[in-house]
Amino acid sequence: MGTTSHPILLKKPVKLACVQLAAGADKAANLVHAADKVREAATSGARIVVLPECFNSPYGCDFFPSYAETLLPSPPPASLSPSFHALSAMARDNNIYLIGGSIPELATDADGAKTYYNTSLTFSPQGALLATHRKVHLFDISIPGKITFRESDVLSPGSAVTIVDLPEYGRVAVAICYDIRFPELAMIAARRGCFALIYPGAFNTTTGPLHWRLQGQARAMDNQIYVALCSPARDLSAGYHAWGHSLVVDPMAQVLVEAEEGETIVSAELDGEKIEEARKGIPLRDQRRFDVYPDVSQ
Ligand SMILES: NC(=O)CCC(=O)C(=O)O
Repeated sequence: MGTTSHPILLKKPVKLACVQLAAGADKAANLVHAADKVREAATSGARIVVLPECFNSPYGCDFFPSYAETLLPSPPPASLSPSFHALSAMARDNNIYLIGGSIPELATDADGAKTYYNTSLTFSPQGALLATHRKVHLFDISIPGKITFRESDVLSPGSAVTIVDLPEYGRVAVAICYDIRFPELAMIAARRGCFALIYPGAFNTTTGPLHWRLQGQARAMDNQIYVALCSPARDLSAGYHAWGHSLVVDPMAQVLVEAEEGETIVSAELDGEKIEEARKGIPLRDQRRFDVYPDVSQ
């Protein structure tokens, strides 16, 4: 089986930073603090900066409605979404692409019925909204004696794979936390030419040690592209204890950098040559047998 030539996925090297943010109950204070940390990441040379899942609130079903913001029509007035405007300013002021973690979103239909989503916004260096991802797979699990969580008690799922074009660099996919457990979504994004899979997330202290890094490495290994996972810092006074351990994995599934549990920024240089090298050495794309498994060929 011969090898085919493939397009360059990452046009030039870029530094990506994950801000493992400490957030409390005060949304306005969280936004100011996030802006400080994003500036710190940008000052260190990062041009793609990632914030965690639910970066401006505590994480938990009880908090989603009270912290939710209205994002549509876009751009929403600042009174309906202070986070939208804060994120846009962070991106513009620092001349970066900002994967704005996620926030709870409120959508109200014409009859006044309310729907909540867990939503990630990505902004350009000019502060323009590039993409919106509503978490597709809701975090509903029950591990007796350890953790029960049911996002679906409050949230509704999104229904789209989100691929964002960052014109200077190439494409990335954005998905949220539990979405990483579904390799189909990652594979579709990789097949559509993404150079990185970016997951704002908030794993917990039960599943985090078992699966967080493993999932990151698995998605990188399967797809031979970069993976970034960005968690909130752990807060033992909160009801939900985030795992932390934000990390970046390379296309050979090596962990380039990994945080501990406290507030910090981790960053890594992404290089398109590394993708090409991994794919040349192990040419999965040319060896795939969709004739044998056509039902996963989308
Ligand atoms: N916020 C989440 O989706 C948590 C996912 C998680 O902890 C897992 O084990 O999966």
